Amino acid sequence: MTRLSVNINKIATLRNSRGGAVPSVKDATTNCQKFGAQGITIHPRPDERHITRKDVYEIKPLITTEFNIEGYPSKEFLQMVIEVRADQVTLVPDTHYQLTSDHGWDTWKNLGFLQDVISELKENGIRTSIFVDANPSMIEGAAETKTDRIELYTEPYASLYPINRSKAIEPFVEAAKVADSLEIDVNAGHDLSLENLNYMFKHIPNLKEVSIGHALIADALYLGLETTIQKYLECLK
Ligand SMILES: CC(=O)[C@@H](O)[C@H](O)COP(=O)(O)O
Ligand SMILES: NCC(=O)COP(=O)(O)O
Repeated sequence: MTRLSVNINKIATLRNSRGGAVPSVKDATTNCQKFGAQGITIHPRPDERHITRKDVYEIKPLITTEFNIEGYPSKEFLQMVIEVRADQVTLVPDTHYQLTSDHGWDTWKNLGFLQDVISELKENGIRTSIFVDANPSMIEGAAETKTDRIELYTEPYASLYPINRSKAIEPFVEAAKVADSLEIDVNAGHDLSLENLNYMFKHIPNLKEVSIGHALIADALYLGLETTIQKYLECLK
């Protein structure tokens, strides 16, 4: 079974654009789960461009599925995710100023750092995931960190999919096989959509979870959140 974790960053983007509390991130958390989401993902960035630290603490009590928090493992980030007892933490190598996440970790260059972070998170009962490109060597490096999972960065798949879907999926099928051989579970995310999700699901049998935000929230502007979540769940059957 592949779980759908809805990333609600963009609900917070819209809310912050007017400086008030509408749309409510708390209501979105409750309703996404009511409509069938099997997890909630957030990425509290240091500049709080969307999800704020306050959101993180307010969302936690509303989680009835799984809480996946993504971010760069700074001391403040680690303290926060341990305090709120996230179910899963996805480590992302983003700098403060990136428009969005656009690459995975160099797991070999950052091996010692990642090993320490993974060990601290696991000591606190948190499942770990490392954001990586679909590169077998980086997955082998991830295995050395003893992480529970990797998250495959899927923008390269999404951008090539409309041009050549079989070429687009190839590196991800190979990456998932390498992860499986190393007994690491596989998540995926970034730019997944109603257009490309089912093809990925059908070609990666060991795909544990997809986290989807930008396209899903954009779809919901036209279809509504409940219908949209149902449509994404249909792509995972
Ligand atoms: C890690 C990843 O690929 C996305 O979840 C990323 O967190 C999206 O961040 P923005 O919503 O800030 O673009
Ligand atoms: N980890 C990917 C995620 O949470 C959402 O990415 P996107 O769907 O907003 O591109």
